[in-house]
Amino acid sequence: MATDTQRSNRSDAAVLSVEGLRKRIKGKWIIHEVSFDVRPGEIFGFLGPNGSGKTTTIRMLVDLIKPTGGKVMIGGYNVQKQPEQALRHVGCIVENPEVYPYLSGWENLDHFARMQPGIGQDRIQEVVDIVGMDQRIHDKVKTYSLGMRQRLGIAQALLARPKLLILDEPTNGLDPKGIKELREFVRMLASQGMSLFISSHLLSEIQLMCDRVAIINGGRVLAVGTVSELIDENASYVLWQVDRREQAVALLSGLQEVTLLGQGEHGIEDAVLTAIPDAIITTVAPGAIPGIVQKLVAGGIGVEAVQKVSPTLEELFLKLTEGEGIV
Ligand SMILES: Nc1ncnc2c1ncn2[C@@H]1O[C@H](COP(=O)(O)OP(=O)(O)OP(=O)(O)O)[C@@H](O)[C@H]1O
Repeated sequence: MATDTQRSNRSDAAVLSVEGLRKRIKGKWIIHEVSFDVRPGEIFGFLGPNGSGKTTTIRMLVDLIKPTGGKVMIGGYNVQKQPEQALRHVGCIVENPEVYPYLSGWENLDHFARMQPGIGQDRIQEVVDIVGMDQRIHDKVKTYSLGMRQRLGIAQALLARPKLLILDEPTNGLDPKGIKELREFVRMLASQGMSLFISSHLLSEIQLMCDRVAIINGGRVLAVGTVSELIDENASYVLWQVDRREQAVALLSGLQEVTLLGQGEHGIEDAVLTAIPDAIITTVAPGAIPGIVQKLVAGGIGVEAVQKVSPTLEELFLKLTEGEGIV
């Protein structure tokens, strides 16, 4: 258990710290007590289905709308009380970035650079290099693919050297190649010490990209942690292959540390089940497998295979967002 001192040290070190954030719109609570921290150099995924409250939360993070309650701190400044200081080091792309299609990419960047003090042509060239657009930057934006427009948006957000970059659904509309490029690019930015906050409803992509994730649904954060922490915390299934199936089922059903599962009560893929035909599927209390094997053997049952199957993030997400076993 973290002590209060450890907890407060952690949130002091956080680039973005969200505490008890709430929002009521037209008498209806949209966001309930949302809390999480994003640390320096971390890629943080904000995952939830459509309508779960991601965009509303992001809007409060960057002072586009006011929270009904709670607090957002960025770089040690309170976003609601000191927005200018807090948002000085934040780049954010919510929805489609505003660009002028009849200007070139460079002219667009130049236009935005002029609105911010201390950003010269050298910095424009740097961000163009970072997003890998050197070849096309002098072409008109209307000739760009969606992926290139997004990169231009990111280049624009990077102009002021943000410590935190917030991207709302950046993979929307990208093809698999574009998604892979975005992933590599996001990792490269994080390796240089930038923190990234990325919202998405596409889990498999985020699983490959993020150091930690928060899962949000119905305006509530249901879980926060590394992908492996979340998967470990949530019971794995165990598949048992034995020589005397009926006796084994009878024995297992009498054990407190075991829950037998029937068809449709687990999310195990058919491919896994085919690998162990006639498997008995259970959940098992942590650390209980060796003792159970001994009991089976003592009962005269031969254990041919025991396989632990952990949920993927996708399965975990479905389990959490369907309201079973909120952690
Ligand atoms: N101005 C508003 N008035 C009424 N309801 C709103 C308003 N803004 C958001 N909502 C509702 O709040 C909920 C969360 O919306 P939000 O846009 O934050 O979700 P999201 O997770 O970003 O989803 P999506 O990926 O579909 O944009 C939705 O049910 C939405 O209908």
